[in-house]
Amino acid sequence: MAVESEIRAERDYMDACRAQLTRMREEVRTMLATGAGEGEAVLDKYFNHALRQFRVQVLEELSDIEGAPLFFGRLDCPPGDLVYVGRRGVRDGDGEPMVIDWRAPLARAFYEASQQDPMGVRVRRRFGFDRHGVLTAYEDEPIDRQAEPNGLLAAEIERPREGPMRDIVATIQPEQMRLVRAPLNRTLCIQGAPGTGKTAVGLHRLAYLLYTERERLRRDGGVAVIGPNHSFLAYIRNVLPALGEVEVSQTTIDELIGLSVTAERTDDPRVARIKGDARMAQVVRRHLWSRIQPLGQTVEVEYQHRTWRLSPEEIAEEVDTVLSRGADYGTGRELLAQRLAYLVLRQMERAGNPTATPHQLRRNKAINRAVGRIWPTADPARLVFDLLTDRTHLAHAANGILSADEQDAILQTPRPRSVKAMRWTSLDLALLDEVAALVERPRKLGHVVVDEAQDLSPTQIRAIARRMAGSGTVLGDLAQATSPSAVQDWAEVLAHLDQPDGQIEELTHGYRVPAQVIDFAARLLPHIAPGLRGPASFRHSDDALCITRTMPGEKIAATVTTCRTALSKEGSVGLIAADNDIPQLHRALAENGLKHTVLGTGTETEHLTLVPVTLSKGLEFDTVIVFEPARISQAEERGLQRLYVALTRAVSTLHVVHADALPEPLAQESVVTS
Ligand SMILES: Nc1ncnc2c1ncn2[C@@H]1O[C@H](COP(=O)(O)OP(=O)(O)OP(=O)(O)O)[C@@H](O)[C@H]1O
Repeated sequence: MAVESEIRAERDYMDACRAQLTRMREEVRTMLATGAGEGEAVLDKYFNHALRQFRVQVLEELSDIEGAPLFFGRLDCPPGDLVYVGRRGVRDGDGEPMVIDWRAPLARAFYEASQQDPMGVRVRRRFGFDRHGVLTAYEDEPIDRQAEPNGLLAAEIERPREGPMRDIVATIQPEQMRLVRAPLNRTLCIQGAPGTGKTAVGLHRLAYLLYTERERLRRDGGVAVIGPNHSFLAYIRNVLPALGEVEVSQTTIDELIGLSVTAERTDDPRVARIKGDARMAQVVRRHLWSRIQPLGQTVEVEYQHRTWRLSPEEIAEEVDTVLSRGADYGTGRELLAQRLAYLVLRQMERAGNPTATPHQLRRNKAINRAVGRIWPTADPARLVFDLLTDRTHLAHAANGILSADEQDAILQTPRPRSVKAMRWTSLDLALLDEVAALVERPRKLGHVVVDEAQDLSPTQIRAIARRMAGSGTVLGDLAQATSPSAVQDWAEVLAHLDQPDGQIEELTHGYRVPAQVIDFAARLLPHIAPGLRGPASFRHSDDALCITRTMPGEKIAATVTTCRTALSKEGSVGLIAADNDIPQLHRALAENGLKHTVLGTGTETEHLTLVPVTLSKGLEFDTVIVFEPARISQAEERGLQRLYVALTRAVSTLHVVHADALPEPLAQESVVTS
């Protein structure tokens, strides 16, 4: 049959492309092994090193990702050109393109050609694949006609979910592609309801920017993705490598800024609101600079049996000069030491006896001792420790900035015995970073993608801003903000990022959650984010939502049964519960022989994952079972927001199991109960 022979021909072409990719890889490998193209002279060694590094990276980029087809689309462009579009470019032995990279200018037509603007395309072909990546179908779309609903897109969206996140290059939608391809020089804040593809867009945007602006981004310090926790980072870790991008650092905010300390506890909500507030930056700054003290005595510098004297007035004048320059704390300190050395040198010159060099005097003990007392070295941990645990220090630094009540709230009592004994919070780390950056500017990044940014405090956003050499892509959903110290809106985020030209965009179509489930979860929106609406869902099915009310003594058994039933079907299963309920559910699942992974405790290998609700952000499972919504909503100040996150993780089905009454907005009228 024509279709079958066509599919066979396309598979053959795929095989030919794979063979060429293997050849390309082998060529680079051989060049690496033989050092082809490398010079021999010593002077060439930096060039050789750079060339080798480059080749190693190309080799990684050319690696074949198992199960990821080399192309997913084809453009039929008259008079007779066929252009295949894939995850990376493949060339034949003569250097002719066999597949073009989805980010290449020519590939734009694959996403954008329409009846109104055919862009030289006659037919767009999309390919379908089985779960092993074997080409099994295609769908042709003549561009000169009104677009029909896209069956392969629907199939991709409906696909039962399993394992980590995958790339969406084959089916990126126009509203998403516009953001992926937005120019590098402008920061984007992308608001979007759950499942609208924010994470997907952020990652694909990074891959796109690396393709179009790789050298500039590298020169500016590279790129990074910042996510909320390691479970989330593990979930997205395969997307960029599958797109050939292996050089992207993926990190949490704590890792990005947490010098030598880690966060071991969380602040209570009132404390968090104050500590995360941008006013704390002023408090920290004042605390640091207040350490600069006049010396009040003459400094005697001995050099080769003679003594040179610097009066307190002369020294004070030098301190004022340095302060007026507005240098960093650390630079200022060095500058002061140099200026004191010059003062001595000038005295020597006046005495006609300049026996020392500026460098020698700079290292003089008396000068160093004096600088140490006037302008002490700053250890960020020590400084923030003093600020948060010593009432006098805090009062001095926060006077006129924080009220007495606010100072009381953040003062840590009893005072830990030492800096080492201090148990830091994430928000403390941002304060440490504030100090560290005043001493020495941190390393910059060419572009950052910040996911789940709705939870960041102003101080954390400032920490990111300090590392941005250029622009960023900020993703989030204000309705999912669970952190008490979080910013209020995207305009505030742009202000703290110091990106006044940044643009706020919105994604409105949902690709994850079925309409029935999103409608149920959206009942919470008037209570948690009155200005926001749920997405228009692409997914519809009548039995996507199931609510089971049980007697209190039966809810665990009912949950186990629901898990067992869900496991008999295709796709991943996530059982989401309040963090405090995880141990009892873990025991119950184990006692009933249901193999599962507890999220956050190791590698996720089982079909069933038991998810502490505080780790559920950004994740998705084919079937989600939410255990006792009321216990989730009551566990924290923004418990309803947390519940909204939990209810919007499902791709096919959401089961709610409860014995306690549902939180009021969900209880309004019964939905589907069993
Ligand atoms: N154009 C698309 N084609 C196919 N699948 C898509 C598309 N856009 C998004 N998806 C899929 O929809 C799901 C949700 O995407 P993603 O996680 O990026 O959403 P999100 O807006 O970040 O959600 P959340 O707010 O819950 O973190 C993912 O499985 C993603 O692969």
